[in-house]
Amino acid sequence: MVIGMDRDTNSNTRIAMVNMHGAISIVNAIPTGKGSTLGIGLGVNVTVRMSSGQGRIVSNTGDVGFIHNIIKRIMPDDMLKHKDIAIEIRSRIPMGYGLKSSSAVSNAIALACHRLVVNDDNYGDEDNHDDARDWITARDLKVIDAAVSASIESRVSITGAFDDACACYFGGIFVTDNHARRILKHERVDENVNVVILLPMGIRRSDPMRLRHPLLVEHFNHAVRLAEDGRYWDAMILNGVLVSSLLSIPYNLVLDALEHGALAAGISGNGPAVTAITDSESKAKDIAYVWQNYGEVIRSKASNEKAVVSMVEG
Ligand SMILES: Nc1ncnc2c1ncn2[C@@H]1O[C@H](COP(=O)(O)OP(=O)(O)OP(=O)(O)O)[C@@H](O)[C@H]1O
Ligand SMILES: O=C(O)C1=C[C@@H](O)[C@@H](O)[C@H](O)C1
Repeated sequence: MVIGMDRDTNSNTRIAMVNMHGAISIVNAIPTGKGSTLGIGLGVNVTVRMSSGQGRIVSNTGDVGFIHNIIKRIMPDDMLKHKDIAIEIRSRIPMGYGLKSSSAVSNAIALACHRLVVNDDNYGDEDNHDDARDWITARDLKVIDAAVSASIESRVSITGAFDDACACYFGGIFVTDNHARRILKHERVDENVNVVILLPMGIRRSDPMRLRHPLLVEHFNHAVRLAEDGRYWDAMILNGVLVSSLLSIPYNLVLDALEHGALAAGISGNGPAVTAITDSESKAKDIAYVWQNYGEVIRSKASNEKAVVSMVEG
């Protein structure tokens, strides 16, 4: 429920809705500034309603400071002060597990607000071409930039997590330089790839700055090079060994998946989610079966789907 604002009684109300997918890590960017990610099917749906008002921003969930920070980067001040904004977030991505929930939500809020600000019926027409999924427009990057800058300023991320934001927004596989906000590589992924995710019970998140241990930075650099060479699964395995040792996430969980035939397995983001990749439905089932002893298991697929924004009738 949206608290504090009437719904749709105002004929000036305009509503934008966004579907944005989530992602998992191939290589964590915190140690080196460069990261790699893979888009998955699990996603979020965000609705933003804009009506005449006095600059109030309300949301059914989440941190209003962070949300406000995103919106102010998209909406000009003189527009915002005459509007009320109500945000409704519905997410299938578990929060606080390293599964890019914050990137998916912040991208989605930024995109919905941008759609409302631009107010152009032809908005996003370039996405309707056959090869549109491979298109990355200046508009897309502007939206991502707002979400990434807000996430640094609000201390939701350390590097801005541009790698996470790109995979959520565009789908497919990315290798990025987060500090330069530069895409180093983008490739479509085979959508038959199964992604198995474990949310392990009883494991707390450690300080992600531990990932910057000087003795292991060169090994993270090597993982980035593997990803840049297209050896994504090797990169993911190496990242998993490094992240699990630095953040004290039991490696036996990762090993279980590899022993049951995963092409790759590792830790997503700053954990504690453990992820496994396989091209076989039956191996995905085997991995899910062993992992259910350790916590909740979620099954998904790799995704190349770009975010979609649409205007909704009030
Ligand atoms: N579903 C959500 N609804 C509202 N706000 C969210 C949601 N998910 C994330 N956020 C915002 O992002 C912040 C960080 O979320 P979280 O720790 O889940 O990040 P994450 O994306 O899972 O982590 P990682 O960056 O390691 O992948 C939250 O404190 C909240 O402000
Ligand atoms: O806070 C950050 O900058 C990051 C957090 C994790 O999601 C990482 O996976 C990502 O590469 C960078």
